[in-house]
Amino acid sequence: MILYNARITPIVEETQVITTSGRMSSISLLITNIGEEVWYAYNKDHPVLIGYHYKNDKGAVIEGMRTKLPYNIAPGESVLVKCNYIVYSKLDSIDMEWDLVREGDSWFKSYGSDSLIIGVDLTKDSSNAEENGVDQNLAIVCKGLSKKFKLYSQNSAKLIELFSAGIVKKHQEFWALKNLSFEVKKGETYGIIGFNGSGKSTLLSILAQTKQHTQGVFKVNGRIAALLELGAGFHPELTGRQNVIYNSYLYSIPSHEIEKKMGAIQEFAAIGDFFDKPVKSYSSGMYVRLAFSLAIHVDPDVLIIDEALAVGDEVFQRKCYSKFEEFKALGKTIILVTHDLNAVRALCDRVGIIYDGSLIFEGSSNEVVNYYQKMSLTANLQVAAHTENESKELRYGNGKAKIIDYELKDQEGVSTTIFKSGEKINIYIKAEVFEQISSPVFGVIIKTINGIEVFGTNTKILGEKIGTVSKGDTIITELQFPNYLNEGTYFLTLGITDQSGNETVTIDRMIDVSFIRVLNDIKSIGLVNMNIEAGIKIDVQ
Ligand SMILES: Nc1ncnc2c1ncn2[C@@H]1O[C@H](COP(=O)(O)OP(=O)(O)OP(=O)(O)O)[C@@H](O)[C@H]1O
Repeated sequence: MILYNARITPIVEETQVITTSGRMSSISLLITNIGEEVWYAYNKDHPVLIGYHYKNDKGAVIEGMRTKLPYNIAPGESVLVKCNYIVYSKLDSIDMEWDLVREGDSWFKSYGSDSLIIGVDLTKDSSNAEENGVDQNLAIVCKGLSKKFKLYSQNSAKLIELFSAGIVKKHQEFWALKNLSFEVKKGETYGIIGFNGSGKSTLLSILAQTKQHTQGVFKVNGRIAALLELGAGFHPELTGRQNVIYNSYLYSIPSHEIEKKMGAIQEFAAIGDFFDKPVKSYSSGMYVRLAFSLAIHVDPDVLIIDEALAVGDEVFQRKCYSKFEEFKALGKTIILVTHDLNAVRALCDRVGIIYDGSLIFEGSSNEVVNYYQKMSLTANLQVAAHTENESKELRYGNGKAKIIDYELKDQEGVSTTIFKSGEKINIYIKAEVFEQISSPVFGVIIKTINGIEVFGTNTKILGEKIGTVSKGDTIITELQFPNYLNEGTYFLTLGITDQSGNETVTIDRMIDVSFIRVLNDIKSIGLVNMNIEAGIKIDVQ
């Protein structure tokens, strides 16, 4: 028996009995390299395989399967291997042994202390949603899903923990997902949006079973194909073609079947000769082409896409989007994580926002994207205020008066920050006076995201004289103007100035206090909506 200094841990930690009915789906194993030297899970000369076999009640081996590990792992590192081979058996239960062998060594020689035995009970079907009371119309059900990561300050801390068999704790806990519950109906395209680091990819990895959740339950009805982070699932040394075969094991597709689809996979990926070159030589775009092509050709019921399309060129993106439409028409379920809110609006039936590991808002794509845009701009403002405060004030003035309230309203007087091009914008400003001012001027400035002033006006320009105000007075001003801005996002600055002398003195100025989102039915280019009726004369001679 060859010892590879590696430890196999089943992801099913509580119990080692897995129930299924004829179909053994997705047993995940965590292989940890506990050796002092780098242990090559895959190496050109000595590829190390992980495999299983199962035996009948008389102990005879009925079937075995082996596959190469896709990664090299260093001491203390772990690699998660998901095996979802289909097991057909007339037996009520089988014992499966998992072990590590080196190619060339006898399969059966490798029984020994590194093997892990998992009892598989074939009498019940844990993947049968109906028996578990899961609505068959649902593609995905998540209840109270949470994920905890262990954070180590150094690699050695991880090793110390491993060697102490859990007695010494050297990590900090970090909950990347917190009690997440949601459902996706079959045939729905469900978008997941959220700020960087909010937990989107973690959630998708759990659904695709490449990461293990810590708490809660989830169920995916049907075969999943997932395009997760770039690099996942492909071995860099293997060619595109070999990686397709390698991945077919993970999708439970016999290699002869994937061979039949090889031509179609190659054609859709359209990466030319690179299909037969190691994927380590691929550009990120080529990588995504291959990964997407593979994912759609394994006939998934649920397709999970994590931001991956952003790396493809526009022609390929278009091809993928039309594939999405085809998938939707076939009644398949798509889960899409992206920062491209236009794609979310265009493709998704429903959308959820993940914020700091929790699902905070869910609804129709328009409703959720609008909410998210407000949320992200507000968050940006808060971040800006925080960083600005450290260097310079985001608000300044001589303090003789202060703006105590403000509101943006549409032409019907409804409070909003979203305006249509051509409609009127109303800005309400309320200020309290702390010292006498002879002639205060109230003004607004609208800027683009990168700070270009697009428009500004004030009570003086508009011919309104406020007159002298005294301590304790409250001044309310409403400025109204038509909105000729083009579609986009703008920032609003409010101010009170004293322009009675030669110089303009700032009394109170609140920079980028709110955003204005402008929508425009008629598209045009640039910052301004000229509101023209185009007259076009074309004469081709
Ligand atoms: N293996 C890990 N160990 C420790 N922390 C992790 C690990 N993987 C992810 N995290 C943390 O979990 C949180 C969620 O990460 P995740 O990648 O799911 O976010 P995301 O919403 O997909 O972000 P982005 O939009 O930037 O892709 C982050 O704080 C991240 O640092």
